[in-house]
Order: sequence, then structure tokens, then C-alpha cells
Amino acid sequence: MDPFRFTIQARSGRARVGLLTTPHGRVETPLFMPVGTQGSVKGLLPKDLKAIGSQVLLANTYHLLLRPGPERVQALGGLHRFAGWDGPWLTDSGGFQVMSLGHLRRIDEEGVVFQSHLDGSLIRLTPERSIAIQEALGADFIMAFDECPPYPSSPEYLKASLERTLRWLERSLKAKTRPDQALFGIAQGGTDAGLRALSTRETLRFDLPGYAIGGLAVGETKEEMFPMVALSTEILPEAKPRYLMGVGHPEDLVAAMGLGVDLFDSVYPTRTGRFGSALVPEGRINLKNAQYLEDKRPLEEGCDCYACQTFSRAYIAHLVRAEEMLGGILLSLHNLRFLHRLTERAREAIRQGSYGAFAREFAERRFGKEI
Ligand SMILES: CCOC(=O)Nc1nc2cc3nc(NC)[nH]c3cc2c(=O)[nH]1
Repeated sequence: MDPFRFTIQARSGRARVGLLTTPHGRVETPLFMPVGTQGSVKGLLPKDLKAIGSQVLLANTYHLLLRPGPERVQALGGLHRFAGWDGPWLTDSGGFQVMSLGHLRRIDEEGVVFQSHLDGSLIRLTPERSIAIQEALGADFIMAFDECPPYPSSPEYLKASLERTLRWLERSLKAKTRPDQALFGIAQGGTDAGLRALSTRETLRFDLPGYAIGGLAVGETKEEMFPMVALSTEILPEAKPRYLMGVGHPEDLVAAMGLGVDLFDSVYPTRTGRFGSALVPEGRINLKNAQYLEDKRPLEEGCDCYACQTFSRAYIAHLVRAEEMLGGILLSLHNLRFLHRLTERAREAIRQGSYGAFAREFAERRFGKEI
């Protein structure tokens, strides 16, 4: 039986609730994947991630290659055992972040050469090596080796890049040996509708358990990004999960779920938490702001997370000012719970056939009034 069966449980417009089976349990989509770049979601215990509803965690191939190395992780039982998370893992490259940090030295037909952000040594990655690393790490979902073109890129560059990414997809698939891992292809094409459609259609020639929408959330405007998401989900098959890479703002999740996206990841909730901000229905509040120092209310009225059930905004504002670790920890916990509650409510609305009303209510609260 297919270890990665995906069945649609309910629909509301283009939004859908899915059940995705993996060797490490079944998960319900749409879902948000907390990012654990180096095998840890910064500041949070796996047991607390489970308690707030996290289902799939994401780790970065590039970072774990540099430290501690895939051989060590494999020798220590693989990611699940090593990092104490027995639910599904997804590994993406993490190269996107490193590229944007300017460590990319060369791209050619063979692959890419990075300069290590740790010691400056040269790292060569090819489709074959990327797959071998992800097989050693042991994630349930692994990503084909691709190029995420910088934004903006010329149509000529986008076209040459997407064609090479398709050749790299073929090489990634050929290099795959583990039947207990699902390889997702990644469609590219930037914000050029013709090239986006071309890349998506060509990626579909490979029969894969799921498909990622890549090359977005790289600095383009929302007005440029969402038509590409809509175009992608019109072309991608209904029966397979769609993964929009790097998208994590609440309003973007609500819009993309409405367009039929099933999986999301972003460092946004945890990074903005470490920087002192809490996600709330109206948007975001920055606890460094003095107005919160005497605010007895929880971060968010009605939130069931430990931070909101136990502490006031005043206390968390104090922790942030005092640069206490607990400040970032509580805000990261709340922000992830916020996104998991958002996707839980979205799944419920889809089951009720009322996703449109759900999205309108969300937008009204998010954009209807100032904080
Ligand atoms: C082994 C290749 O796997 C990948 O992770 N490739 C990839 N990763 C991305 C990460 C992204 N993060 C954002 N925004 C924060 N946009 C992204 C795009 C890609 C991508 O196209 N391709």
C-alpha cells in the first residue's frame, strides 16, 4: 500500500481538507510546518510542539550537512531519533537562505558550489549528493534539488534556470533509493505566468507523491505572488498535496489555503517571536513597545496556549526587555499555536463548506481596524 497516500476529506471552493499518510503517522492538511533549521525549532521542546498541534517539522539539508553531518545523524538513528520528534519530517535545502546571504559561489549543470557560512570552505552540492544527504538524514518528505532563482530575474534567466531544475529533478529521482521517503518536485518560473505554467506542467511529467511551488516569497509583492499560486494550483493535480515554500504570514496562509494549497513552512512565526513580536488576529504586536508593560491581558484573548493561559503581556514585555530566553520561547510557542489554530479553524470551515465566510471573517478582523 502506498506509504504516502493523500485523500481529500472535504472541499469548500478550491480549499480542501486532506489526510496525508506517512511512515511516521497520518497528518491533516492544510497544515503549517515549524522550521527546525538545524534539527531544532529554536527554543521549543518537541513535547511542547506536539502539544500545540505541530504535525510535520522541517529541517535544512545544507545546515545539517555542515553540522553535525548526515553520517552522524544516520549513525544516531536518523532525524526522528536524533532530534526526538517521531512525527513526520521534511527536509528542504536551506540553500535558499544561504544563497540570499551571498555564500553561493557557482551554479553550473553539475550543481552548485557554496561557501560554508561556518568556516568558508567550499561545499559542492549536486542533485545526487542532495538526495544522498536527505536519505541519510531520514526525513519522510525530501525535496528535489532545484535552483530558486533570485528576485528579480530576467525571463531568459528564469527559463534557463527552470529547464536546468527539470534536468536536476530527473537526476534527483534517479538517485533516490528509499521507498519510505516521498520526493517532491519543485516548480519554478518566478513571477512570469508563461514560465510558471511551463515549469509546473513539465514538473508534472514526473509522477511524484507531491509538488512544491518554489521560487516565490523571495521578495516579490503579494500582487505578483498570488497570481502565480492561483495559476499553479489550477495546473497541479487535485489528488496530490501542494506545498507552498516559505509562506508563513497568517493572511497569506488564509489566501493560499483558499487557492488549494495544503502545506506551508516559514521561519516567520518563530523568528518574529524571538524578536519580541506576537501574532494576534489583528496582525502583530511588538512587546518591546512600552504600552504593554502594564497590560494584564494575555497575548491573545481566547488563545489556549501555555503562554496565553499563564502569563500577561506585561510579564512577556518584561522578559523581552530583560532579554530573558523565556521571552522568545513563550512568543515562539504562542506564534506557532496561532498558526496551528488558524489551520485547525480553516479545516473546520472547509468541512462546513464555509471557507469563504471563514476567510472574510479573518480578513475583517485582520484588516478591518487598526490595532
Ligand atoms: C533541495 C532543494 O530544496 C529546496 O529547499 N529548494 C527550495 N527552497 C525554497 C525555500 C524558500 N523559502 C522562501 N521564502 C522564505 N521561498 C523559497 C523558495 C524555495 C525554492 O524555490 N526551492
